[in-house]
Amino acid sequence: MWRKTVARSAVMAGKLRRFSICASSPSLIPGPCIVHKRGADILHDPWFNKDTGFPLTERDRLGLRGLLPPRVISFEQQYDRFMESYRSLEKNTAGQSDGVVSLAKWRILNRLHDRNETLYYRVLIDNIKDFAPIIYTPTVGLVCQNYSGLFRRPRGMYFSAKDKGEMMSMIYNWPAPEVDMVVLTDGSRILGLGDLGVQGIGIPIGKLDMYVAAAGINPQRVLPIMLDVGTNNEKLLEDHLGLRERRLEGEEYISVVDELMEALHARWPKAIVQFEDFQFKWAFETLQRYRTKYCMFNDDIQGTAGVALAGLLGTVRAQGLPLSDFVNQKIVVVGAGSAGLGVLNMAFQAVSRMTGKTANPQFFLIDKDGLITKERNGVDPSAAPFAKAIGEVQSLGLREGSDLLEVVRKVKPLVLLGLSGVGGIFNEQVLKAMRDSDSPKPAIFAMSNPTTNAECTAADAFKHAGEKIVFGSGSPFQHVDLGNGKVGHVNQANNMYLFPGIGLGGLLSGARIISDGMLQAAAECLASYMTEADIQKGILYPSLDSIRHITAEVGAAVLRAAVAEDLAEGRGEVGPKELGHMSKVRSNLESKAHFLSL
Ligand SMILES: NC(=O)c1ccc[n+]([C@@H]2O[C@H](COP(=O)([O-])OP(=O)(O)OC[C@H]3O[C@@H](n4cnc5c(N)ncnc54)[C@H](O)[C@@H]3O)[C@@H](O)[C@H]2O)c1
Ligand SMILES: O=C(O)C[C@H](O)C(=O)O
Ligand SMILES: [Mg+2]
Repeated sequence: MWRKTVARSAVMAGKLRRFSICASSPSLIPGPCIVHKRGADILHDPWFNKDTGFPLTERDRLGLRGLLPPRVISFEQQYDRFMESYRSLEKNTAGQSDGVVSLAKWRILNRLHDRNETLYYRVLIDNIKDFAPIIYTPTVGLVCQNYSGLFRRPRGMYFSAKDKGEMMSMIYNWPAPEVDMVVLTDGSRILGLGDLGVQGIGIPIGKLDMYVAAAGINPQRVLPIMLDVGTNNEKLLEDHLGLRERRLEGEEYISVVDELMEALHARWPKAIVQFEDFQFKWAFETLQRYRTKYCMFNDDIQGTAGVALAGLLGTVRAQGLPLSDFVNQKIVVVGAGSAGLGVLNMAFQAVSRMTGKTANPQFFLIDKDGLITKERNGVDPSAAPFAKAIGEVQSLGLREGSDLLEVVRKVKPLVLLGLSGVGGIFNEQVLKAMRDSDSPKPAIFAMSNPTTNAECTAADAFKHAGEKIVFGSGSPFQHVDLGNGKVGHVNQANNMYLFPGIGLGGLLSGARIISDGMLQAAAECLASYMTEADIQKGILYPSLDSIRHITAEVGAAVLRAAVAEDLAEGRGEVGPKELGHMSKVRSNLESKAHFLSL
């Protein structure tokens, strides 16, 4: 009889205990979890499998006796064994190319992910600084490029253009009853690598790993989704695991995304959907279409903007200037796509809040055709507000379409920020021109990913633009040895510092939507996180080792903003009233004024 009783599983209890989020933030742990599986089915299920870690009592209870070697290996021993094999892989591959080594590391981590998620997330959380470059940028880019060859087991859900009309029933094929976070891509702009079609699934998987590691989201409640609407990548059209058809366009495309969003909302109305790596033409359109209807955000537009704004404000602080001086700074943004325009949108909003009037700051925008002015024909409506008046640029000796070097030479900006996806575009000449910046401590942000697409390397930036610069890059670089014991600090200016906290705050508040106010709160929280002493050393963002702490702080800031805007509907037993009360207590304790209200 006891066999039939669906007992509360010690497996899950142990597993979930380990995923309670940082001490300072509330837990997302659901009630007791029931394992319906028995025997080999458990061993083949990475959510429940403990490998040789099942104690004898559980082996009896779960029908595992005889299916495992007799010795019980503790979780700690399994952990040590895994780390040992990881370290020996590092030793054995020393001297081989970076790509080969990174892929080998990804494979060993991925095998563990596929087999035993409890152990996988434990090693990931404990070693996030070492493992983030493998499961996230830059290696995840290489993994996506080679996905069809690397494919062993599916992960997440795959919807295709062929599933039209079926999505509402397909969504029930997902085995977990509850989903909190969805990361959705159509694979059309994977990092700076372009259209990778179905192979782009690696990005939602990597982002959700960061949700588990940084925000403590229950790994059984995350769902990576690939919406395969075809690909325009000629090479993939010849052979890959996705549809071998050109991408859907226009109404056909949008109706497929509509259907998927409706299906997701019908089954999990409180889940948050993060749009990721959609090409420009759909990124803004889908954001506008869904942001007031569903609880969703676009990470490339909105997450990136907050991280960049924190970096820009940090740069102002690093000059020893008051934050209010941000409105006077000259900033050149290279790349007028989803990310670049997202950054400018948020920076303009910050200037408007600081000055109390419509902003016309000295921000310059460059795309593949050069400086964007009001004379540009066919400028995209989302870029139009940032096009410079022709008189203004002429007074600097510039014109419509001036090239990057010319703009840097004439503008002498405080900040040069790249979100172009073009590797090496901040070449020696451009970097040397930054030496003539009006500021003695200019900043260079080479934010494009992966490493090969970064606008410049950290070493080149310090070498050509001078040792005093502040430097940030989207993908990690080693700190730069400047000689005489001096080190050029490398910041990882990546949206990973915000999206987990945005999702966490959204979930815990049970917000109906993700509002501008919630995103602003996230950015301000990150911007005010670093101490003056760190900022003076050019350190603008916390170390990755602190990702859980910053994420909890960002999550709390987002939650408070949701409450303040009356968007919080509560979660589980914590209703909107209680949230409001908790938030008031916290706000009274924190007499700190809003960072940007000044
Ligand atoms: N660090 C981060 O957190 C982060 C976040 C989002 C995006 N990104 C990176 O930013 C890059 C761009 O992403 P996106 O979504 O904005 O792409 P996008 O395709 O929407 O935009 C790319 C923009 O770059 C411009 N561009 C292309 N070639 C150029 C050139 N030679 N000179 C100047 N501009 C040029 C294009 O005209 C376009 O405006 C990608 O590499 C992505 O990985 C980084
Ligand atoms: O994925 C990343 O590392 C950041 C960003 O979302 C990107 O598209 O490059
Ligand atoms: Mg992205």
